Amino acid sequence: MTSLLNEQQTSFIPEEFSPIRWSQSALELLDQRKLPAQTEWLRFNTAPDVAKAIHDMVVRGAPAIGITAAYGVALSAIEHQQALGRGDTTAINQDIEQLAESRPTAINLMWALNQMKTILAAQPNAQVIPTLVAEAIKIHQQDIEFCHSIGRHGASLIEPQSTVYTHCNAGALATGGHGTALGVIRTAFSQNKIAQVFAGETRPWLQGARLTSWELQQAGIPTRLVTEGAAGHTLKNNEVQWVIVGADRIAADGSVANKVGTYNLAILARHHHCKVMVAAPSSTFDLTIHSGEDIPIEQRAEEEVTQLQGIQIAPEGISALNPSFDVTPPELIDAIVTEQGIIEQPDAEKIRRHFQR
Ligand SMILES: CSC[C@@H](O)[C@@H](O)C(=O)COP(=O)(O)O
Repeated sequence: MTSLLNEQQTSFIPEEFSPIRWSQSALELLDQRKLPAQTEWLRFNTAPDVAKAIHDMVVRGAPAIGITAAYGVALSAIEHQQALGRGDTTAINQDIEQLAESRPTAINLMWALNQMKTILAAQPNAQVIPTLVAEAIKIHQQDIEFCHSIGRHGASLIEPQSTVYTHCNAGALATGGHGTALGVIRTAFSQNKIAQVFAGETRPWLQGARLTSWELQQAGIPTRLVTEGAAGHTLKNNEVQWVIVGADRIAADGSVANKVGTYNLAILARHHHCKVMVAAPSSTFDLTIHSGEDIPIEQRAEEEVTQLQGIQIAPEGISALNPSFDVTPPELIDAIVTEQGIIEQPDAEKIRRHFQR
């Protein structure tokens, strides 16, 4: 089935740590639901299984979801090679739809799917398969490079001996590798600029407690985990110079959708004279959306709030609200850092100019 692929296209396993691997024409994902207790890789051969893995949080984090979806399209083309040979792309387009619906807020997902769709539309025959695989690998490889650039730009804003606070996980696990917010922290740490990181635990999926603490511990970066409720106390009683977070979607006016709780932190940061940095690749910008109000916010199952890792903690029958993201307005953000540079005090005009260069 995959004889069209050359050796370079059958596998891409990045040299540095990545939660995503393309291995012998199949997709492998590190199951992030099991971390840090277990390191288990799952193997995928079909796009619907990949869409389910994205929805179920096997893989999460906006750039990582985009990369995964791109490989999902490559898998779909491989599976439907015969139909593709007849110029029939119906099944692949249905798979793309399903991948697009797996998580609604992270625009990187739609961005990656659009890249793949354009290639498929230009060459709707079996010869497109190697091009699709090569594109997914390119998106993966490029994301790692972009994270290193984001790291360098973001670190240039950080003074030596800084204490920073991060939320959720915008690390290697949430990207192709290295991370966006954690990319900045990793790079700044390598320049001896980071004295201490506070990581918010991030209910209900505990990305801060399970993933960020794990990544930072492995990198040898001094980290203290704090509960969400302790954020105000922590910013009040410690000299924290920067809150550094990632993003799932950034509107044309600089409004940032990111893990729910980011907005709270930005308000607290302003009160405590602490700056807020958002680190994200340009694929996180949705310039078709003019303001944060238009960003779709994913609502997840109530059980994620009423239960803790499968154990009921709230009374049976209680109703819960579970928005997965919130929107921070640009006036609470001091800098947005992309692979292309820094947008200080972001607004629509500065964002427009950033991408015109
Ligand atoms: C580089 S990851 C940026 C964001 O995707 C991240 O901060 C975040 O909110 C992740 O949410 P998640 O629900 O874990 O996918």
